[in-house]
Amino acid sequence: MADEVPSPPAASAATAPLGSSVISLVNRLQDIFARVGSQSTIDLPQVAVVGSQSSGKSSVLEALVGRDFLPRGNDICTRRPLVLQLVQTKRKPNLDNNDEYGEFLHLPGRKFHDFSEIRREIQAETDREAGGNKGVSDKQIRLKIFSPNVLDITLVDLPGITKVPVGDQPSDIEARIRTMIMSYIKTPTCLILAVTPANSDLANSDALQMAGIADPDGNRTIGVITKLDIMDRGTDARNLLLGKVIPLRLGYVGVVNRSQEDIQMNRSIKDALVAEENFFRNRPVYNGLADSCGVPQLAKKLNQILAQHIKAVLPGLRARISTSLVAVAKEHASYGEITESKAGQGALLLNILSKYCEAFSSMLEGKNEMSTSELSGGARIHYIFQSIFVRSLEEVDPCEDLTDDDIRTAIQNATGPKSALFVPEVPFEVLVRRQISRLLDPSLQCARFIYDELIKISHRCMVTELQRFPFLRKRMDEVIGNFLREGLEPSENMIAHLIEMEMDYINTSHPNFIGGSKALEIAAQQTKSSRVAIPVSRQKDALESDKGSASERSVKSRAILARQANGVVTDPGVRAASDVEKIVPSGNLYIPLA
Ligand SMILES: Nc1nc2c(ncn2[C@@H]2O[C@H](COP(=O)(O)OP(=O)(O)OP(=O)(O)O)[C@@H](O)[C@H]2O)c(=O)[nH]1
Repeated sequence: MADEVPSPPAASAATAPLGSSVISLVNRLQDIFARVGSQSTIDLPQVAVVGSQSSGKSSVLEALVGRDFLPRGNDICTRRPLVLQLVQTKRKPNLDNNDEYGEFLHLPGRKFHDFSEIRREIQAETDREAGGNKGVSDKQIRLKIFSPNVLDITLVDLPGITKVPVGDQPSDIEARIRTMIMSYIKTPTCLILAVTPANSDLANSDALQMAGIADPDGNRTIGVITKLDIMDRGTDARNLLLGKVIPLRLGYVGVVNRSQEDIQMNRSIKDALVAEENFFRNRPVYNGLADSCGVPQLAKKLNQILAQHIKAVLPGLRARISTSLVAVAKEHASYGEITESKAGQGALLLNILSKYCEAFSSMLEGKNEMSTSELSGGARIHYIFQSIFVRSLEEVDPCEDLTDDDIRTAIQNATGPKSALFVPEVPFEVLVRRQISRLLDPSLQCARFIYDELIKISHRCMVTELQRFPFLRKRMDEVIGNFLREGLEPSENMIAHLIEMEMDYINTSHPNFIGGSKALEIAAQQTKSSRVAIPVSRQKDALESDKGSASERSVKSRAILARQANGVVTDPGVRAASDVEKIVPSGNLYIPLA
């Protein structure tokens, strides 16, 4: 190796022009997919750095970039995946710090020239998502580093595999981190940088174990051995680097990063690279392993393998992008014309709104209903009125909580010290009013069912153009929801008023009041034929078995009242029908039995 101070890795690595062009092509694709959010549909080539906690992953990444910018330490540091895109810029004659800067996807347009500020932003953004107490999240942070000293590579720094939960970490932290790592390295387009510290047993390496599962053929796994400088005295990593312990098709690279003490003493990466070079030069055991030693070699190897890898996956990638392009173009065409002018946009909006109104009315009127498996739209509203509402009214028992004793007591209270000869109106109205008020709840419930159904119709109301404008769709849902909600309140008031009106004036002159009760006819017939009145309880039973409309039931209630009242003023057991006819006033309170 040369004696002079080594440049940061990229500068010393010879990049093949073709390799560089395919990598920058993929970088451009990464940018586009990150912006349109379709990363999940097409997997682009990238390098994921995996390993157990504190194995030195972030240190390797920093050394590759040649700058201090990642949170590092003996504790858990990487708590969210960091997608790091290195972009090689043209070297200017008078190089100054302005040539190197970072940009976060979540802070577009803001250039970070101070790399310690980048570290602070990574920490802050990690805390924002994963909390400040060692929590871990799988939401990515995307960072681009522009520098003339880097190679075009996309690297993903992943949280280290940890066994024992600390801080806010859940009890299954190991399984979660493994799943997160696996989601990156399982894709065939991902190169795996499996980082293992030299001071631990390679056979126990979490990184190699996971890489073995994701890439059993070893076609895309590069082994990285860190911490060569702190191996046990008398041991070395020669056999590890030669692949004699665990063979790897793409081989191993050994590196010496800065120790925690170096970091605390602000030792620069440049100095660390010099120290690394000296380390390998001064240890004869690593002679002849120039290709497998040092960060610059790792950068070169990575770049070459990535370029080859991209060339291998490019044809398949091209086919996938073409297929997606056709599908997207088709979807785009289905949205109709793109209008730039304000007037054109207004017309388009009006068109969408009127189509929406038409679709809503069609659903209500049943023109759109194609489903044969379930009722929907207007048919469902009809069903709510005709079946659900009517049934709930029928379930209202007119005689519920109305015992013979209640009736007698009400009549006696109304007549005071006198015996009641005729059925007084006041207790009748009090009792009937109470029963009528029972109709309020099912009626209000019906209104709410109809409201829910209208909301459902508004959600199902599909206008193709609306798919293109998700914000408009959301806003329309809000406006329609508010509109329907505003309509529900007066409807409920109106229902309450109608019930109150029914309670306020008991219309005994209504034709339904005197007709329609089968039970009354039965009662009349029985009393006539036997000349013997029916005991109160039997009359009530007959009425209860006679299911009819609400008004019929109201008639029944009044009939029961009248007859029970009769039971009070005469002999409670049996009574002649002629007596009944005599005491019942016609046309006002009770039924002419004849
Ligand atoms: N002596 C020495 N120390 C190293 C080496 N590589 C890393 N370290 C130290 O090991 C500690 C952990 O390094 P990191 O780079 O933060 O490890 P990591 O794998 O990214 O850690 P997490 O992201 O928390 O999983 C730091 O204190 C580094 O200074 C090395 O080659 N030699």
